Amino acid sequence: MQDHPNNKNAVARPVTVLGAGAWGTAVAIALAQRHAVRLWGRDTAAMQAMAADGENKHYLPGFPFPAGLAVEPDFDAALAHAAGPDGLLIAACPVAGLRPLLEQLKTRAIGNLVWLCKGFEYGTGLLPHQIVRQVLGDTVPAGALSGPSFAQEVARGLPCALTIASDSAPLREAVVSAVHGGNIRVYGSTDLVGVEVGGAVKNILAIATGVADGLGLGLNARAALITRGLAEITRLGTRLGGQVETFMGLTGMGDLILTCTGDLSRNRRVGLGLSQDKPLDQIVQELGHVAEGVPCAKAVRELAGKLGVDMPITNAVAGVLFDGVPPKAMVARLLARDPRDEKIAPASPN
Ligand SMILES: NC(=O)C1=CN([C@@H]2O[C@H](COP(=O)(O)OP(=O)(O)OC[C@H]3O[C@@H](n4cnc5c(N)ncnc54)[C@H](O)[C@@H]3O)[C@@H](O)[C@H]2O)C=CC1
Ligand SMILES: O=C(CO)COP(=O)(O)O
Repeated sequence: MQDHPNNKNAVARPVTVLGAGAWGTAVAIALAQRHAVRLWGRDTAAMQAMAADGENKHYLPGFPFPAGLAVEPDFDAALAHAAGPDGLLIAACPVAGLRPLLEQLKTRAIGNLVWLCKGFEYGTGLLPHQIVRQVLGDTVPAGALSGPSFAQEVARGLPCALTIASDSAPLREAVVSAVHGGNIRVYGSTDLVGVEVGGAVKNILAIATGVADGLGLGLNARAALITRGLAEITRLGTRLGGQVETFMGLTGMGDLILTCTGDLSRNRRVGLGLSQDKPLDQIVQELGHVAEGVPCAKAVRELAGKLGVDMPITNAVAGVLFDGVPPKAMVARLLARDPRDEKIAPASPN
């Protein structure tokens, strides 16, 4: 174990990461500098290949595993590693995989549970913390770790700042003590709704910005989309009970700026592909990773429609993704909307 610079409360903990995509692997690599980490993924053959290669060649190539990181293809053994009260269990799957994963955890001992996924569940319109409560109840200390954080940069050890959102003060303290330090800063929040709405909706707005940039609409248009996108996040988020200040923070504005402007973003790359009139299936296949903004656009369009929350950019993105609206027509429709005051958060359309 190395020292824990910048974290006087650091405690070495057994950590298990469930989900071996780009983000789960990057988090496992980063935490393995200070903790004994087990990395599990649902594809046993892929996990065996990862163990042999000492690297996740499919989802995060070029980042050899450090000594503190062990691949664990066996689910029970992976859970047992972090089952004690000091243990940290990190669910690193996409939103679509969270409920099935939690179902597998229902009868198991869990010390502390953290999830990393960003989105609303399609079909139910639930946020991840609501899925966790539905499946596991309130008995497990649990929270969402979110914020502007491209996997490749975290795996390289570059600086980043994250937020742990949870109702449980001991959980927040456990995550800060485990993750804060060195080049990672971790802030605490009790606003689970605000943190999760920001992380979910920014992915849809990154698709919109990718479309605009791909069409060559310029930096003014990009800034306008990001700013009015933040208004959409805030409008939906406050309607669901989130706090305005959360949307101005790391998991709101911070992650929105990163994902809309950084070419490492998969969601932004979906938008760039759409701007070239590529079919969505082809874009997703070429990407080889999840782009949460795609299912999320459908989920948020439905949810906002039910709640009467005005989300024109989200609706425009969903129109391109699912209704065959050409990207140029999407932009024309947005520009053709009636003028209005620059309000951020009226909860209903006006
Ligand atoms: N990559 C990044 O930089 C960051 C990603 N996230 C979030 O973390 C979550 C996971 O993203 P990545 O690991 O980057 O995705 P990825 O596409 O690199 O990997 C996805 C992983 O989940 C598995 N998977 C795919 N569909 C699944 C399903 N329906 N059920 C269970 N497992 C499934 C795949 O086998 C793979 O191991 C997403 O919600 C993403 O928004 C959050 C912060 C940063
Ligand atoms: O959430 C992310 C960065 O914070 C990753 O965004 P993408 O899924 O668009 O790559």
